Amino acid sequence: MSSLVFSSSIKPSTKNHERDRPSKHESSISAEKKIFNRNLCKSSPGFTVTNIATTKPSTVVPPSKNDSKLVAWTSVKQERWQGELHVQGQIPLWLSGTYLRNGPGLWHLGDYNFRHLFDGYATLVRLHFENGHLIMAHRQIESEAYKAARKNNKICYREFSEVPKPDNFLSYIGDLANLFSGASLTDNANTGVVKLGDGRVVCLTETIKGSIVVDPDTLDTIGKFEFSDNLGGLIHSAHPIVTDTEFLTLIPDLINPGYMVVRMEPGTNERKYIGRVNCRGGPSPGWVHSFPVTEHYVVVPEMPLRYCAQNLLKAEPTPLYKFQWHPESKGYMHIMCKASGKLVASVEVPLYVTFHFINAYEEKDEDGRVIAVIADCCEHSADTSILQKLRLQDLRSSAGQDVLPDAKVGRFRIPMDGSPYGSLKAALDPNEHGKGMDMCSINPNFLGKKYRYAYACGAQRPCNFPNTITKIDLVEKKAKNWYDEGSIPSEPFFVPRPGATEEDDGVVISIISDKNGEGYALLLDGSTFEEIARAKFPYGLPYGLHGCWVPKK
Ligand SMILES: CC(=O)/C=C/C=C(C)/C=C/C1=C(C)CCCC1(C)C
Ligand SMILES: CC(/C=C/C=O)=C\C=C\C=O
Ligand SMILES: [Fe+2]
Repeated sequence: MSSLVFSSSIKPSTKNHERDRPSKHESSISAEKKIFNRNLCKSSPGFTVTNIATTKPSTVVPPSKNDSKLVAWTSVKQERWQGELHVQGQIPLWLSGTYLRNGPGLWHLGDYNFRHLFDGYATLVRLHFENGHLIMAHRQIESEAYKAARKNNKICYREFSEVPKPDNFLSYIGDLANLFSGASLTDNANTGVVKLGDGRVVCLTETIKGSIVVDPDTLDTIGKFEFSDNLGGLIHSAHPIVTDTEFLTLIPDLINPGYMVVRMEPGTNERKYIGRVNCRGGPSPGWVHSFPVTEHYVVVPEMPLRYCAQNLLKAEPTPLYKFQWHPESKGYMHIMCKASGKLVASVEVPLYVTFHFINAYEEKDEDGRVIAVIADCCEHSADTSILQKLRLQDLRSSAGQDVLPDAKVGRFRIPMDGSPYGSLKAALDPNEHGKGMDMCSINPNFLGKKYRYAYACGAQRPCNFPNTITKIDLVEKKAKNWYDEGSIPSEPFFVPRPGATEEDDGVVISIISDKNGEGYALLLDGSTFEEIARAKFPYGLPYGLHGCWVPKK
């Protein structure tokens, strides 16, 4: 039982995990197990995981033909687990290090069920690769929001869509004050995880206070990542650009609509101001879940889906949560010089909706002058309904129905000659990837540079959520798709082979939830896109969002 441990007060719903326990190899990983077991001796949480799949839908939905046991949209079964997995196929020996994936994996408190995918308390998954072996672990991140929710059996902070119920009017007034000071905002770091240039590993969400340092070996929550500067702000992009030499992010200004562009050096906690972009339209800045960079520029998107102060104050979720769609305000793309902080281009572009930018690069003329910036994103047809499609009840009840709105690889071309307009076009025929597109990654060595390949989730219809792993070739304008009926793969994450000269020489890691309720880690060859290995988990895990790679020290 050494590699399969239940924490004392979280009750697994069945004993099947024991039956499914993977075979163990006593190997170089025993030291890891010791560390893990030592940590288990610490205090354990005082709440019980109940089955949320029994809740009745609040809206009438057509009966689904689907008899799937998929667990992607149900809470993680237990607080934590660690063990070595049995590997089918061959993990390349060069793949040495740790893949971490973060996501909102716990969507209920006692009898109370969260409604939106983005509300769940953060679940961190670890895949440690060494000498062809694979150790998996998962663990909840101990944010203040999570600890308070466990202690009080109710939500205590403002999550993506949920707001704590005011006990009475006076406490509500207090709550408003807390909203403006940021005290009532969540620190539930459930969106992504990054490795800073100095080696620290930080879990992130969109609230600045939700930046939490974790130990990539034990998954221990170490503590808050405190920014030591006076730049302020309550929210930032969920996807900073992180390299070995810098951390770049955008801080939206909700009072004087605009964005501050900031940079932090490895080894420091101090963000330094690079420049500011003022919004050109709307009452507030557009949502900046992510943004891209080129070698010399920061691309600042101003999406017509904008933060909304009134919706922030509402106790019940609105159709667009904390946002509002302002087509009359138009959409823009701004280009800032990273070295000087100067705005070098600002263009109106067609309306767009995106969570994730894929990459960007500079287009040059024959004399080497930059004539345009190309920025690619997963674009949801300027249709905000994608946010509603990520409601848990919809995800659970509409599996197998063709309700996923169309998406494409949206390619912006932002001219640098002072023209007022930029263009947005599909980079390849969206039918190549079933008109579904999100959760992208690239070879990190091509960040900000002209690139050819992107990895993402596409669609094999009918479906209600992206269900393929797709390799996009932006030169041939073709896609290769991995698909397993009824399965939901998480973001394909590309790890380049050390010393590789080809852009797609590496592996793609994804975590799959299958229709039998099981789950496994999947490795595809980046070049052929053939499966090279898979390793089954003791039980399926909830869907997760974004990951990072921590190479072996
Ligand atoms: C999981 C994911 O992709 C996004 C999470 C976003 C969150 C938690 C956003 C939280 C927010 C608040 C709690 C109040 C302020 C606005 C906003 C940043 C949307
Ligand atoms: C999972 C997702 C969109 C899927 C739709 O096609 C978006 C996730 C956003 C946050 O990271
Ligand atoms: Fe994201």
